[in-house]
Amino acid sequence: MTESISTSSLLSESSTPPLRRIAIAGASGRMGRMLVEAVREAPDCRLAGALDMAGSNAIGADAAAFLGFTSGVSIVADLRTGLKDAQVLIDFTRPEGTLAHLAACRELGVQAVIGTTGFSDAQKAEIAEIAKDIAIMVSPNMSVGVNVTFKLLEMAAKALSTGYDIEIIEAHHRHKVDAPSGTALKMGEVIAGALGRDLKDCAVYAREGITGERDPSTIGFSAIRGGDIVGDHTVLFAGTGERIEITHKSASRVTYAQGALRAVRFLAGQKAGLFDMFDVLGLR
Ligand SMILES: NC(=O)C1=CN([C@@H]2O[C@H](COP(=O)(O)OP(=O)(O)OC[C@H]3O[C@@H](n4cnc5c(N)ncnc54)[C@H](OP(=O)(O)O)[C@@H]3O)[C@@H](O)[C@H]2O)C=CC1
Ligand SMILES: O=C(O)C1=N[C@H](C(=O)O)C[C@H](O)C1
Repeated sequence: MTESISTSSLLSESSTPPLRRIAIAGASGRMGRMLVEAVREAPDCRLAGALDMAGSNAIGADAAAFLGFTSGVSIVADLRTGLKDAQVLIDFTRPEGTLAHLAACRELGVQAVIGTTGFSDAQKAEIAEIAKDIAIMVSPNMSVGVNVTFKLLEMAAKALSTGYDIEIIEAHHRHKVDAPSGTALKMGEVIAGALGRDLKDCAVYAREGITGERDPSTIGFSAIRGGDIVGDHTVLFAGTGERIEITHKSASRVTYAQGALRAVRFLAGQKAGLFDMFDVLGLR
């Protein structure tokens, strides 16, 4: 009898995923709000903190007020207050904000899932340094579809390595502040890597005036900004007599938020280190 009770209690404990206490930076932003909603709906996650910039109208408001709910978590500007109850921070803000948040995460032993784009090389090196002390997952795009697209591009670039001009075209909403998108740059890195090139040496980010003929070794980028486009990316392999286009289109930010929660669950087993969505999705 005793044995059977303890067995069933062990079973129910092991089948319940551990609760993850999550803080969200940029809580009133487009992704921040999407994440507040996703955390609210995930049975294994709990909102444990919400951050925004000092001076933001959102400071002091309940993080879920925009949904018509009360979460009991107020949006604060003070990093220590916002992180004190959290195991992991999800950050979709701006590079300078993310770096400040990561410094606090390192101090407090809080893990981080970073979706922010637009980091400089120096800022990326800083993140790698911090990841020696805490577990960090950083990815310019957390949708499963985009990460599978990276893999397709690797294969396509290898198979189309000569005779095809490569152009990356992305389109985003009018509020986006960085260009090309982090995803487009990552696509360029994946393709350049597959071709044995360094993107720094072969990227062409703008064309105007008398540009001369296209250099076949280059990878061109074009960025469109307008309206409420969530995020479209096309890689064009233009040959003679044919062209191949690999396109991903996001119709909702939900996929990014769900990807971020997958990353949160993945990090639960990690002590320190720098990871990306290939690690989270088992695509490496
Ligand atoms: N990896 C991925 O899958 C995705 C990445 N992104 C990236 O996420 C980032 C945010 O995108 P989005 O939500 O659309 O942007 P928003 O502008 O809607 O939200 C950004 C949030 O961060 C806050 N913020 C701005 N600057 C700072 C700072 N220096 N320190 C702290 N907080 C700051 C803003 O506050 P305030 O409003 O007061 O300025 C706002 O709450 C971008 O870099 C974007 O490219 C977006 C979607 C998917
Ligand atoms: O700013 C956005 O919106 C997006 N940013 C990311 C990027 O820069 O690649 C991801 C997605 O495209 C949406």
